[in-house]
Amino acid sequence: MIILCIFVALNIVSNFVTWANSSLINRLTSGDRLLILGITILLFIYYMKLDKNPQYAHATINTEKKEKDQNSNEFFTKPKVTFQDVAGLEEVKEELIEVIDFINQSEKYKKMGAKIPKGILFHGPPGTGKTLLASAVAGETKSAFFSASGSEFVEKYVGVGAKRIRTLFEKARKEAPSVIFIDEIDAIGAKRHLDSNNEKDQTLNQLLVELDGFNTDQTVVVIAATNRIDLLDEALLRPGRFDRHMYISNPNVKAREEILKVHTRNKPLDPSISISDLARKTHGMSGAHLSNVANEAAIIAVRENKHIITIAHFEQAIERVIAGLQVKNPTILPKEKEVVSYHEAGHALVGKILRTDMVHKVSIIPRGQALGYVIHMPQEDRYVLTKEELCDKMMVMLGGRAAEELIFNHLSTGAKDDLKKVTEVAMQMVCEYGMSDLGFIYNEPSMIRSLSDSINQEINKIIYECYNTTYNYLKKYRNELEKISTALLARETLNSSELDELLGDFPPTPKTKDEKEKLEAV
Ligand SMILES: Nc1ncnc2c1ncn2[C@@H]1O[C@H](COP(=O)(O)OP(=O)(O)OP(=O)(O)O)[C@@H](O)[C@H]1O
Ligand SMILES: [Zn+2]
Repeated sequence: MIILCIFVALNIVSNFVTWANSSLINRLTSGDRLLILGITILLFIYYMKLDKNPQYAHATINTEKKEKDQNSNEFFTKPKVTFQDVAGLEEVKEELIEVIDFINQSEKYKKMGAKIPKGILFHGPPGTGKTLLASAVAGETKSAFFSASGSEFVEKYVGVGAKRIRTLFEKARKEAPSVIFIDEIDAIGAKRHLDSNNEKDQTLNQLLVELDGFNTDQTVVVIAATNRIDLLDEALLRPGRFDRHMYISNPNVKAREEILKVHTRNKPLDPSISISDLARKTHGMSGAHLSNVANEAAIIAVRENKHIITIAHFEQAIERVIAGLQVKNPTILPKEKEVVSYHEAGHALVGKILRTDMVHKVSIIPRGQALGYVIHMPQEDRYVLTKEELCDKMMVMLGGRAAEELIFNHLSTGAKDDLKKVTEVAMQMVCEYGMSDLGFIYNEPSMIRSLSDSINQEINKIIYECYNTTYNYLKKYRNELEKISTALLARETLNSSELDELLGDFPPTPKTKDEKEKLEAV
């Protein structure tokens, strides 16, 4: 290696000298030439030293060691997080207190012949604190925390998934009390008939064997997490295995307030900031989003050289988390910008007409992959929606495409995301909520592999009906649509009060039943 380097370096130096001789020689004095040669030699020596530097060599050994350790599962942590760091989720924490007590005072339970609750399954949407809760269980009991992800057994360790499960449990028993956390359990625990894969089946079988083989003397608790409980194999959910299911939901307004408090407790906030106001403005966000918002707000404040975080920083952070990063110097043709302005105006106007969630902001500044966006701000958490409310939501989503068709009489690619969401809602209405002419049948979503013709027809029918009504609304209120689009082209962004100012008393509040019918007629 060294000989090769010397050879290459000498070659470079000699080439350089030849080149310098031929082109620059007339301009360089002999002193300059000596200097260049000296620098080249110094650089060469520096490079050779780096190659032999013990720190560099050490770094290579270290990475290898880490890989080895991971293969034999020697990694576990002793988390410092406790239930105080997990905001909201009171019912779940209450249930887990029993498990914690079992780990902390296992003797008491063993004397009574009580068996340790072996498997706990957290299920619910992403970013709601499942991993955080699992590590808090370990933190509260000072247990060793082994964390693995279902996908890594089948992706990273092909051929060794089953072996890895075995060693993971062995090590956890040795370090007991311990908590094993398996995230994305669906990657190994999906229903076996859904996608048959030998590697995955072997891993799952080994997991079942380990769960069954637990001995009550061992204080090892296994917690698994998934966003898709419906996909899991029944065998995993049977009593004695993952038999305690806990739903970890997206936070409601009260929980959002608690989570924001946790994530702002070490941050210098402007005293005028109301956390409960912020909680209302972050409807639909998960715990992970909220921690992101708090962090982004702090970063924005630092960027502006401020010593405290103000509400304006939070507003920017919320927008960034909802809509993605603002694209600097976008290259959009003026014609495209006009199309986007009508598209976004369509969403905003239909939202106003139907009095759905308040339009907080409408903008044609590109963010993330979107060329424009509308931020709606629901006033309250809703858990049950009627068929009419679902249709209203779909109409707001279809407002963009309908506006484009009305004004330009063409279809563009800009409505892809809207159509995806609309189709999802319509599909749920047909297959899950019994809101179509197909009747009250419930179709398991994972079982609908290819949609049957009748389901497809129903979905299409619902979307078309909504679309036609939306189109007619925009036709009726075309003046307002043009007003918003023109203002957007001039100002790029309109907030809710600017929108109100622009539209005046719109839509007028009907005073009589007749007036209401006239307003709603399309
Ligand atoms: N209830 C909560 N209280 C405080 N912080 C939370 C809460 N929920 C989520 N967070 C924050 O969000 C981050 C991500 O949450 P976590 O990884 O636990 O979610 P998850 O449900 O495991 O997500 P996924 O399903 O994507 O794996 C946490 O590290 C924490 O900062
Ligand atoms: Zn859209």
